[in-house]
Amino acid sequence: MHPPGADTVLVRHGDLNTKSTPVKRQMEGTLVENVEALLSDRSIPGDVERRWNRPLIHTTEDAIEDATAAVTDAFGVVSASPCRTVSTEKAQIIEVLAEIADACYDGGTFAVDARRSDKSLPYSSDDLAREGGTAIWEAVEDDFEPAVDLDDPDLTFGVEVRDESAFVYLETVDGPGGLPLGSQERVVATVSGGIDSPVAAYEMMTRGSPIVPAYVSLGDYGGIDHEARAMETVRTLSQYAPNQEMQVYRIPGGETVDLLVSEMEKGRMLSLRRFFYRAAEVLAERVDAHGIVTGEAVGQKSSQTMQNLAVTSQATDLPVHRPLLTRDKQDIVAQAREIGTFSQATINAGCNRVAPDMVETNARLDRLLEIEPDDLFERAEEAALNADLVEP
Ligand SMILES: Nc1ncnc2c1ncn2[C@@H]1O[C@H](COP(=O)(O)OP(=O)(O)OP(=O)(O)O)[C@@H](O)[C@H]1O
Repeated sequence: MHPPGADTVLVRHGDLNTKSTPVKRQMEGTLVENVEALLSDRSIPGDVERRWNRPLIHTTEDAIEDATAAVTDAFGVVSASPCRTVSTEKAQIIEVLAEIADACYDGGTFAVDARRSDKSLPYSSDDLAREGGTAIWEAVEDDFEPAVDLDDPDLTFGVEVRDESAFVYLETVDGPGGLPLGSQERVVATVSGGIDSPVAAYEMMTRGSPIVPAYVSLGDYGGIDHEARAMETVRTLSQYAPNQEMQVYRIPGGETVDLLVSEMEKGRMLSLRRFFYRAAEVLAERVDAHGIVTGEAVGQKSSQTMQNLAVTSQATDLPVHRPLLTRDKQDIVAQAREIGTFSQATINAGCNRVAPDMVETNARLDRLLEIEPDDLFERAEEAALNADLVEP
């Protein structure tokens, strides 16, 4: 809920504050560009003002909720509040708090959460909270029985006094946190379109790394639905990053999958992963990326035991990043729903159909090398060089 007359979104970031001043300045610039791109992509009117510590979006009251939703999709944003802007004079702030209470308070407990960045102001945060609370109480006591609860209020009146303005708000919407997208190096994200890999790619994006999506087509074991699902999830991810290239590298893997299925039983899935990683490494060189991302989590599948992860990781010299490594499936599913990649993730195709009856859980590299095709890596390298770029 926004206060009447709200026309500004106050944006808060977090991890940027761990940076030196020049790095933080640069990252704030990247954040502002990303927010501008999100607003423009969603046709939301608004000008982004680059302010130290608290970027602002100036918009209209009609667009304020959409602007808040858009900015809380930007990586690096910890939270945002749709605000009414007031002068820093205490009397003005208190008057506006009473006015907002009159319009928005609907019974229940309330609190005032007041902060000020300028310690030279002639009043303290406590003064604002106390006097603001009294004004709110007086504004509503004829119609309600107000009560103050500082620990768990039904409604919080937020006030932040910063530079020449004060911002009054009723809601703080969480963003993904992390760092602005584009502030770190690129990584190749292997996406199957299943539940896990899009969440893993998203997690890397929260740390500022743009992703280069790579999908390995599995021939008859994948099929049109499998590929369509992968494309759909990348399309969803690209909505969080409208100013980044997000075309998918489609790596042909059908013939290799057929070969692995006909020649290998145990260990087949590990060799397939090794094919993925080696292909991803070659692609990474092509696109100047510096790591490979997968949706693997310890023990979630037989190919994801610690021993198996160690063996598959040796297919590449690049680091294999597994942001979901320690996450529970339930938690990953909940996140997939939240970011919008889940609904497209429910068809039965892909690696599940390649899996043999007898799975390997304790792989050893020397034993696997004896049974996997000698030319596995040449195949991966050739496939990566033959990858085509597909609009998701
Ligand atoms: N066809 C594919 N193309 C590209 N990457 C893939 C493909 N299949 C799997 N991967 C990558 O390998 C990882 C492990 O795949 P696997 O199917 O074993 O696990 P998963 O946990 O079910 O992952 P997902 O839910 O993403 O399919 C995936 O998370 C993804 O990063």
